[in-house]
Amino acid sequence: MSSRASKLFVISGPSGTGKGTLVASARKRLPHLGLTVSATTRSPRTGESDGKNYYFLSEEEFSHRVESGAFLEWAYVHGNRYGTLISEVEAKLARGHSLILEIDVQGALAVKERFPDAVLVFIEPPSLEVLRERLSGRGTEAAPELEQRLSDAKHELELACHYDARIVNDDLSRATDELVELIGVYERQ
Ligand SMILES: Nc1nc2c(ncn2[C@@H]2O[C@H](COP(=O)(O)OP(=O)(O)O)[C@@H](O)[C@H]2O)c(=O)[nH]1
Ligand SMILES: Nc1ncnc2c1ncn2[C@@H]1O[C@H](COP(=O)(O)OP(=O)(O)O)[C@@H](O)[C@H]1O
Repeated sequence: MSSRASKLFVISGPSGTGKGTLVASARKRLPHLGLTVSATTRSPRTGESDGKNYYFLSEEEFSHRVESGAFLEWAYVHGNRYGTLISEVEAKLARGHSLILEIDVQGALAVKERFPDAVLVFIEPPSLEVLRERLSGRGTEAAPELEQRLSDAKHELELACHYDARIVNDDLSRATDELVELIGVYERQ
């Protein structure tokens, strides 16, 4: 029998650093890991669907949920609002499995305050040049949004010192090994 504790893992990093890709790759090897679906006011990208990638809300709907106390945390990121719903975390933690929250640095610090045992993992790009290539290669943002995300990245990278662990997403398979190993170590503690 494995003795695995359920833990909260918070994954952050600049836009385009590969958080989504890396988390999906790690979850193939750790299928017990849950993933919360956040709410956001940004528009869906091609291929994204409501309730799967995000709960896509209007400004009014988002404000209503803020007022009704539905969020564990929420923040403005790259000019839009994003938030973690308490209902998502509670329902998924109740299953007794570890959970990944892919949220920004403001959200990560708020979660750590509420759950001091949460493990904060920061995903770094190999360089700002590679970050630009990945973000433009993804092709999901128009030029002004892309520049805003790259400019925000510099500030986000300065906050990596607040995290429990940092992983450079250079080679995907190597970075996946590192993330899988790290999750295993914390789950065995
Ligand atoms: N605080 C907070 N940040 C979030 C949440 N959901 C997503 N984010 C962050 O919002 C930022 C933008 O996410 P997204 O628009 O999907 O773009 P991407 O990071 O380029 O894939 C990322 O840093 C996410 O980690 C949330 O629930 N709360
Ligand atoms: N290790 C990697 N090497 C090369 N390209 C990568 C790597 N990780 C992710 N990518 C690519 O970079 C782009 C951004 O990745 P994504 O997971 O969307 O980033 P994020 O979720 O951090 O915004 C995608 O096109 C993805 O395929």
